[in-house]
Amino acid sequence: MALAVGMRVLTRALLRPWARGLRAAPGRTGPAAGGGDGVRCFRSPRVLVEPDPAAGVAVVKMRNPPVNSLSLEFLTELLISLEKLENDKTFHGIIITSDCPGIFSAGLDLTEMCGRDPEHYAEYWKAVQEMWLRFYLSNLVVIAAINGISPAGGCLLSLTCDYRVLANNPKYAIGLNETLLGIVAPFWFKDTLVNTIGHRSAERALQLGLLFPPAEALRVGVVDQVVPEDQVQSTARSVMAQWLDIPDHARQLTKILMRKPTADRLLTERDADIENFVRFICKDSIQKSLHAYLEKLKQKKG
Ligand SMILES: CCCCCCCC/C=C\C/C=C/C(=O)SCCNC(=O)CCNC(=O)[C@H](O)C(C)(C)COP(=O)(O)OP(=O)(O)OC[C@H]1O[C@@H](n2cnc3c(N)ncnc32)[C@H](O)[C@@H]1OP(=O)(O)O
Repeated sequence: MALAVGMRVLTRALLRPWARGLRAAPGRTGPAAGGGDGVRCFRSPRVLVEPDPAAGVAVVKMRNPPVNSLSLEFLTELLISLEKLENDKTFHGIIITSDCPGIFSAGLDLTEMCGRDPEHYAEYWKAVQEMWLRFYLSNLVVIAAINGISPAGGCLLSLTCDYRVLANNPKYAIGLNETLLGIVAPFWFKDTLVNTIGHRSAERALQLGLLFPPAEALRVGVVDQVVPEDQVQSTARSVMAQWLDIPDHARQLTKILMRKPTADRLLTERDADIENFVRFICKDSIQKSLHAYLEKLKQKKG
C-alpha cells in the first residue's frame, strides 16, 4: 500500500514538468461530447473515438481523408482527443488506427509547409512537436494498429506508441523517408527511430530514406508484429490486454524513465528547433522542391 502511494507521488512528480510544458496546445477547439452510459464519447470531424469502458480502452480512428495527412487542424483534434482520454480515469490504453482505407497516415501535411508565411510554419511546427511530446509521454498504453502506408510523419506517430502492429500487405510500407524529399528528419524524429531500432539500422534507414515493407519492418524492429490485415485490430486488443495487466504506476514510471532523456532534449531546445525549422522551410530551394513534390503527387492521378 505504502509502496503504491509512494509510486503515485513519484510518478506525479516526474510527470508534472511535462504536464506544465504541454498544456498550451495550439489552436484548441471544443470537441462535442456525448454518451449516456457515464463514459464520455469524444467526437470531432477528423477523429473518431470508440470507447470500450469495460476494457478501459478506447480506439482512436484517424479520419482525415484522403490520406490522413497531419494538418494543423487534424493534429489539434488528435491532441484534444488524447487529453480527454488521459483525463478520464476510465481509460488506461488507446489503440490508434486509421479510418482511411490503405493509408495509416501520409505524414506531415505538405500544404502546411509550402507557400505559407513564417508565422504559420512556426505554429505548425509547434503543433507537430506537441503531437510527438504528448503521444511519446502519454501515461496511457498507446498501441498503433497500422492498417496502411505510413511514411515520414506517419511513421513518427507510430514510433511514439508503446507497441506497433502492422497489417501484412506489401503496399503498406513504413519509415522515415524524408531524405527522398530532400529534407532532413529533425533530431527528435531521428532519436525516436534510434530508440526503436538502434543506431546502425537507424542511420542506414534515415540516410537512404527507407520505407520498409512489412517483413523488413518486422526484421529491423520498426514494428513489433506483422499480422494478416483482418487481424490487426484484434491483435492490438490482445496485446493491449497484456500491457494493461502490468500495474499502471510501475509501467508509467518505467515508460517515463526510458523516454525522459529523449523528450528532455526537445523540451530544452524547443524554440531553437522551431527557428531552425522555419529558417529551413523558408529557403527557396526547399520551397521549390516541396512544391514540385506536391505537383508530382497531384499529376500522378491524371
Ligand atoms: C538543418 C535541420 C533543420 C530541420 C528542418 C526539418 C525539416 C524537415 C521537416 C519535416 C519532416 C517531414 C515529415 C513528413 O511527414 S513530410 C510528408 C511525407 N509524406 C509523403 O511523402 C507521402 C506523400 N504521399 C504519398 O506518397 C501518397 O499520397 C500516398 C502513398 C500516401 C497515398 O497515395 P494515393 O492513395 O495514390 O493518394 P494520392 O497520392 O493521389 O494523394 C491523394 C491526395 O492527397 C494529397 N497528399 C498526399 N500526401 C500528402 C501530404 N503528406 N500532405 C498533403 N497532401 C498530401 C495528394 O496531393 C492528393 O491531393 P489531390 O490531388 O489534391 O487530391
